Formats: sequence, structure tokens, C-alpha cells
Amino acid sequence: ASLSSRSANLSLVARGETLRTLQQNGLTCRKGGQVATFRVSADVRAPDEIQDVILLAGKAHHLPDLVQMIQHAVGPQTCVIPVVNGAPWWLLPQLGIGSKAVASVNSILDPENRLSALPLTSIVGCVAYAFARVEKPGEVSVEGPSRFVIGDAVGGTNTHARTVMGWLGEKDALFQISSDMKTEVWNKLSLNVATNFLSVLCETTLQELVTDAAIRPLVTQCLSEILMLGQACSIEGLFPVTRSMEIIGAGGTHATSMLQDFRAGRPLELAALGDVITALGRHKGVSLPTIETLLGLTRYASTRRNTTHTKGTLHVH
Ligand SMILES: NC(=O)C1=CN([C@@H]2O[C@H](COP(=O)(O)OP(=O)(O)OC[C@H]3O[C@@H](n4cnc5c(N)ncnc54)[C@H](OP(=O)(O)O)[C@@H]3O)[C@@H](O)[C@H]2O)C=CC1
Ligand SMILES: CC(C)(CO)C(=O)C(=O)O
Repeated sequence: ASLSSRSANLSLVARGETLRTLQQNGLTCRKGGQVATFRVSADVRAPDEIQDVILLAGKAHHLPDLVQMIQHAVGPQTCVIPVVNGAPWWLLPQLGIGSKAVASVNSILDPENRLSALPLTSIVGCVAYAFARVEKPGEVSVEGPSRFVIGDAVGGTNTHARTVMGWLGEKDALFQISSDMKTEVWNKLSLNVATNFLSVLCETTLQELVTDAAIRPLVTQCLSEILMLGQACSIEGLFPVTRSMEIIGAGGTHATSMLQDFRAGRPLELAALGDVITALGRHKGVSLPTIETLLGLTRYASTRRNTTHTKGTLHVH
């Protein structure tokens, strides 16, 4: 919605009920008590013309399918920006684990290797700090300020990221450029690993996670483990645990995106936030007992969510 007010020719890719609503009624956004509806062009796939910038805003497990909807619109100069949580596929070759391990960890995120259709030189990495939720198809609410940190996935010159800033502008400081995306991704990943599983298991808010006497030590332990793994991957400038705890607490009464998905019966981002991390831990020889336990319990809860007990019989939907 914010982008549609800029001088860009904007198209959205969507499916099902969301697509129908966008085409018929436009995109409705709620922010700070204000409601605005934007007329947008929407279809099941990207326009045939080569695009300047493509934002891939979906859950990590949506990316391989989403790429198929847009790859025909990627030209030599196109900047593709995956706006996703978790350890992204483009970061794996930068973690010092060797090419065999990269391929093996990558297969967790992208079993059919579809993301390799995007040249790494076209990728602008993005770390999202936002509290947004889909209220119903075609209707999104955003709470508080949002911030998106971007930087070229490879090359280190941020040539593409600067081009993107030229297109998206610096209005509202919505987008910021970083010259160290490895650190940016890992710092955000740490917050997600330390809170998303627990938010589902305890069905609670970010603030509660860092104030409750029983849960706080688990958050701290997850942060220490992911910090150790980041250091083992030679990532510098990572937040100390105390700083991450402050950031989590500042999240207040918000429900994490994983808790929202859990409540809505949608698949959880367990691969990008969990399986990839435990696999990296094994490759680096870093033990992650708390993260592994919480990941296992969250997977159990998400499987069990789809079951009901009636008269002693277990029904699996
Ligand atoms: N929400 C937030 O506040 C934050 C989110 N993030 C991260 O950002 C990323 C995006 O999250 P978010 O926007 O909340 O995700 P949502 O699940 O709310 O939205 C993803 C959208 O992508 C659509 N989609 C998925 N696959 C396809 C496809 N093949 N074709 C067309 N549409 C498709 C889904 O459609 P459908 O509804 O039909 O499934 C859905 O509307 C995630 O990694 C999340 O963890 C990070 C920070 C904050
Ligand atoms: C850190 C947090 C909670 C908000 O940006 C998030 O990324 C999520 O909801 O998954």
C-alpha cells in the first residue's frame, strides 16, 4: 500500500480468495486507526514484462512456488527482494560450511532446488521488523512502525540495494541499507528462534516471554545457543543476549507471526527457523539442546493442532 503511493507501476501476485478480493475491492490497510483502500493490479503470476523490482513477501516455505510465478519477469537488471524470516538460502554459501553442506542444508528450504533459478547477483536480502497481520483476504492491519533493512546478497557493493532505494525511496525510513546483511539476518533470526517456538508453546506475547520467570531462562538459553552458532559461522557484530532480550520485550503484547499461523491452522515456518539452524549446528559442531527441544515440541503441537479426540478416538484431519 505504501509503495502504491510512489511513482511506480505496481502489480501484485496472489491466489484464491485474496486474488478475487484484490481484483474486485482492492487492498485494504488498517494502521493507527486509519483505513485506506488501494486499487491495485493483481493476477496469479507476474506481468510478462521484465520488472525492475520484485518483492517476494511470503512465508519461507512459500518461496519455491512463488519463484515459479515471477521468474519469467526477472531480467539481468531486476532486483529480487525476498522479505522472509529465517536463514535464507542465499546466505548459506557465506557461512563457511563447504559446498556439500550448503547443498544439504539448502534442500531443507528448497527440496526441488527451484530458488536456484534466481541468480544470486539479483537478490537483495531483506530483514523485516514489522507487526502486520492479514485480518481477512485482501485486508491487512499494521501496528507500530515498520522497518526493512536491505543489502545485496553478494558482492558487498550494494549496487542493487541502492537502485532499490531509488525506486522505493526513503520515505518514512521504511527501507534502510546495510553493508552487513549477514549480521542483520542473524540478529533477526536470533529473535525469531528465541521467541517464535515459545510463543506457540506458551500461547503468549513477546513481553510475557521475557518477563515470566519460567519462560525467560529458556529465551535466554536459545539466544545464547544461536549466538554461539553465529560466532562459529564467523559472523561479527552480533547482539549480546541482553540487547536481544530488550528488543524482544519492546515487542509488547504482539503475537508472533508463528503464533498467528498456529492459531489460523496454517503451516509454521519450522524449516527456515528451526531445521536449518539445527542442521547448521551439526555441521559446525555447535550443540543447540534448547532450540532442538523447543523445535521438536512446536512440531508436535502443530501436528496435534490438526487432531481432535472424540469419544476416545483420535481423528486426524
Ligand atoms: N507479519 C509480520 O508482522 C512479520 C512477518 N515476517 C516474515 O515475513 C514473511 C512474510 O510474512 P507475512 O506477510 O506475514 O506472511 P502471510 O502468511 O501473512 O502472507 C503470505 C501470503 O503469500 C501468499 N502466497 C503464498 N504462496 C503463494 C503463491 N504460490 N501464489 C500466490 N500467493 C501466495 C499467501 O496466500 P494464501 O493466503 O492464499 O496462502 C499469503 O497471502 C515471513 O517469513 C514472516 O515470518 C517478518 C516480520 C514480521
Ligand atoms: C520479531 C517478530 C516477532 C516481529 O518482527 C517477528 O519477526 C515475527 O512475528 O515472526
